[in-house]
Amino acid sequence: MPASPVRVAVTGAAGQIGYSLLFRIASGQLLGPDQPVILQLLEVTPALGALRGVVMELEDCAFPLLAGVTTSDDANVAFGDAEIALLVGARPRSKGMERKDLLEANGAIFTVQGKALSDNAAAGIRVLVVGNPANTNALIAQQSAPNIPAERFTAMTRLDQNRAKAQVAGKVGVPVTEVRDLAIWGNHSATQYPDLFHATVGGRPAMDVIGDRTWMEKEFIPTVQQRGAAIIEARGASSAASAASAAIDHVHDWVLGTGDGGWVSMAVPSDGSYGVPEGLISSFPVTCAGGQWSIVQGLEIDEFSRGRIDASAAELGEERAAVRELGLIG
Ligand SMILES: NC(=O)c1ccc[n+]([C@@H]2O[C@H](COP(=O)([O-])OP(=O)(O)OC[C@H]3O[C@@H](n4cnc5c(N)ncnc54)[C@H](O)[C@@H]3O)[C@@H](O)[C@H]2O)c1
Ligand SMILES: O=C(O)C[C@H](O)C(=O)O
Repeated sequence: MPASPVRVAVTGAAGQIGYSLLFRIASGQLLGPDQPVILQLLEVTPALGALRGVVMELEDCAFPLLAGVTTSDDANVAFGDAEIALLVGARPRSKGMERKDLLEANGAIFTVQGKALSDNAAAGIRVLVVGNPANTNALIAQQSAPNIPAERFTAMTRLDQNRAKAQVAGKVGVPVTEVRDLAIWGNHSATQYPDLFHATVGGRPAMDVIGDRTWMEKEFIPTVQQRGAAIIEARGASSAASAASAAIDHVHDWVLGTGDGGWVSMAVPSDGSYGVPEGLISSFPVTCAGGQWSIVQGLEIDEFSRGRIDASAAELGEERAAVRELGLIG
């Protein structure tokens, strides 16, 4: 018997990321080739016309797994019985803006959507926040959703992980599949720390294979930290297809498990692991099984890594204080 469809809510569905994401969800890349889905799309009222066009295109793909599509400008409707919510809708930063500038502009969206999820989503709801500043927006939504377990709110750093893997694979000339256990720590921002000390390339310690600490410090880390800005500079718009691809990876692995694929990076509520203050939604290396994530424990953190993890956690603490000041969380 075919599985019953899973309701997947997507906000900002008529935006750039939405335009890549929806087609990949509907084709089975999010939840696997045997799982039908119903897309529940949320947009602001003025974008509903454009969203109608996207829905027409979804219909025109005749995806066998797409069991239905709904659209709404009301979060209470769009999140009804949803089991997965991808919170993409938010204003992207433009040239010269830092993510912090978006806190006030986008934060308010996530109080409303957190409450709407809490009131309307299915009991098993899992939430990925993509809209920036993603970590702190996830915190705002979580704090506005008293009926949803805190650990169901996550933010996306998988794009950073994928970028970091590609940089390493390019540097040493191996396929990306050879690069494993590459963790992103902290905030999805310029303070994030892509950690090569625990990564492997072809089963060997990545730093031994790379053999170039200066490259790691002076090129690799800044390139990954600044990749979003570099894409905005080059494209005149923020990353979209790669962001959608990372969102697919994040939810796929969370729901279906990481198996023997090694660690992945997810921003999840800290339990105090590795000295990251409890409650901050910070990126860690995690593994997933049975629909649950767990932070990889017992890693040795040297002084270099310690300083970078602490700096990114400090930035997340400042963002939390700022949204508290704005009255967006208690
Ligand atoms: N975490 C990451 O790695 C990552 C990567 C890339 C982009 N982003 C972020 O994702 C967000 C979306 O990017 P984009 O390029 O798709 O932007 P976009 O401007 O093309 O699309 C955003 C869409 O969200 C809609 N929207 C705005 N407020 C909304 C609300 N309250 N409810 C529902 N929809 C709403 C807009 O109408 C628009 O269609 C931005 O915040 C961007 O910075 C995050
Ligand atoms: O950097 C941005 O503002 C967009 C996005 O978060 C990215 O990393 O590409």
